[in-house]
Amino acid sequence: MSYDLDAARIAPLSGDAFYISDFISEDEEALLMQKVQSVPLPRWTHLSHRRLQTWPSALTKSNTLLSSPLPSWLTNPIIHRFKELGVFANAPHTTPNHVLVNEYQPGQGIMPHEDGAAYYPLVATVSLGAPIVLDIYEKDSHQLDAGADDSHGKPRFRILQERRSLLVMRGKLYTDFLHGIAESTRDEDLGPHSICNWDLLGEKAPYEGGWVVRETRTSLTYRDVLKVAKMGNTLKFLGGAK
Ligand SMILES: O=C(O)CCC(=O)C(=O)O
Ligand SMILES: [Fe+2]
Repeated sequence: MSYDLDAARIAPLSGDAFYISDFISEDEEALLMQKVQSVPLPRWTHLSHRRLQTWPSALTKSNTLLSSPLPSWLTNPIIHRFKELGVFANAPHTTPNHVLVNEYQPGQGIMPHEDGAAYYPLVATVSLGAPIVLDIYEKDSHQLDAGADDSHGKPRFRILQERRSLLVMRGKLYTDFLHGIAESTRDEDLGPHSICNWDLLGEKAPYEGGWVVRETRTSLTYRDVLKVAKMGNTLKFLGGAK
């Protein structure tokens, strides 16, 4: 990874996570939010605790992406900036080919999970609209601590993602840990003792009281899907031409 990204290392996460505040400008954020909101309603998948857009399309059952360009609003300026920083330089396609857009209302979240083997083990997340805390759990301790009531153990790390920031997670953090977002209306117990990227925050003042109220937060999560079928092969997938 390039020098600039090295300066953004989240030290306690030993080279597997990077955080850059102010990765996009306020104007860029506003434009992205407008684009997210202006897609036709059927583009959204409604889940019980968030809603989601999948670009350019959902993977097939065999975790294959049917090759298709990402829309330009997801490419420019974000993927151009990834290239400057070398974010996906070591990924097989050297650039992301898939983006999930997640929207969380206050009280919504995502259960601890791993993103899995369909992707090269690197995810780059741009946050829009409001801050949120991402909790990181060790896989094993999570299993040990999880009770029959489906509760989760204490997070091993907590990352505060400001609006307009970039978070990159890769390597062991991707493969050996789970990540999730609490279904909460406030993020609490904030401070240098609990937030592992505290020193890298663009602005600490809003969190120095120790908590922040949730507002609607949108994430753009960029990944490289390993298996890609070129359009020439698409008919085979659809059960058409031999
Ligand atoms: O919204 C986020 O930052 C996390 C989303 C996530 O974990 C996922 O889409 O797999
Ligand atoms: Fe995830």
